[in-house]
Amino acid sequence: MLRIAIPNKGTLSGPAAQMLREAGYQQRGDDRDLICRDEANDVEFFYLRPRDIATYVGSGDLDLGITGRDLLVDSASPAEEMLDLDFGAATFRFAARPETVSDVDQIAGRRIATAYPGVVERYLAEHGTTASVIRLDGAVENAVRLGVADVVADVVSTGATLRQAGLAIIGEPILHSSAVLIRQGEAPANGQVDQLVRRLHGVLVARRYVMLAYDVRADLLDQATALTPGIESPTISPLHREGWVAVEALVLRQDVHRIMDELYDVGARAILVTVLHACRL
Ligand SMILES: Nc1ncnc2c1ncn2[C@@H]1O[C@H](COP(=O)(O)OP(=O)(O)OP(=O)(O)O)[C@@H](O)[C@H]1O
Ligand SMILES: O=P(O)(O)OC[C@H]1O[C@H](OP(=O)(O)OP(=O)(O)O)[C@H](O)[C@@H]1O
Ligand SMILES: [Mg+2]
Repeated sequence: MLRIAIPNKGTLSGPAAQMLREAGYQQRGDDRDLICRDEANDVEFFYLRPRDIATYVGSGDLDLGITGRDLLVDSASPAEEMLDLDFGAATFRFAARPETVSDVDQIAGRRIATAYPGVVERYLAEHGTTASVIRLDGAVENAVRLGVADVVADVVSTGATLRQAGLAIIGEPILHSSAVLIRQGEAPANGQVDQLVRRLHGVLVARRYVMLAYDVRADLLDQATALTPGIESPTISPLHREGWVAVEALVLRQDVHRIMDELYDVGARAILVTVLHACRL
């Protein structure tokens, strides 16, 4: 039975369970359950703190896990990223009072408060800088106000928490994070793992793409399909109406309205968009 770690609480918990449901896996019925056995798929899900997931997977005690890239880096566990799951996006950044520290060059020798000491130590080592890292559990933005630190290093999503604490971002993001599927570094090939990755990839494609269908005169087909090349190739079917064809192709959801406008200008008609529920490419 495949054993998979997923977040029991926090930002990543709901979207991770939702993605697995869309991929056809059973999820817990109650938010307090810590285990869910999906007999039909021969998978057991363990609900764990996202911060601990890389540890369980890196040690080989669990086969796979879903966690944040920043938490994976912070753990320094021998687990590796297999697939970016495209949710839980956040940047990891330095911030400080603008009148004290306003540039990354001024970080050397300062006190940096963070709940992610591994990420900060890695940054310092890569930049040949030394500073004193103060590990806190959370709400690190308060550390500057309370005199415990000069700089904070934390997850930034909207930036509202930093602004409220009178802190300004310093420099470029230390890390771009999002939810990722992880496995142990030297894990051998496994058909069940491959199947899960294919299913999750199918969910990502179904979320990113829509199916576009339209009718167009055969002599305009090349112009139209240049706008909708599809992933492999567009499907072309004859229409009963002489000289016309029907086209079907996947297009990126974010581009669909622009493509519909351009197809209309080329002469395509009956342009329809269909949402995908699942797919295997
Ligand atoms: N707005 C956000 N705040 C915190 N973490 C976020 C946010 N957006 C994405 N994440 C990601 O979620 C993961 C942290 O999840 P975790 O459950 O530890 O913290 P949390 O969502 O803040 O919950 P908690 O209430 O326990 O602090 C990290 O990978 C982080 O990058
Ligand atoms: O940029 P924002 O949209 O404001 O979000 C980022 C903030 O949210 C998280 O804090 P959380 O509420 O999880 O508290 P914590 O620090 O105790 O984890 C994170 O640690 C930042 O403080
Ligand atoms: Mg938090």
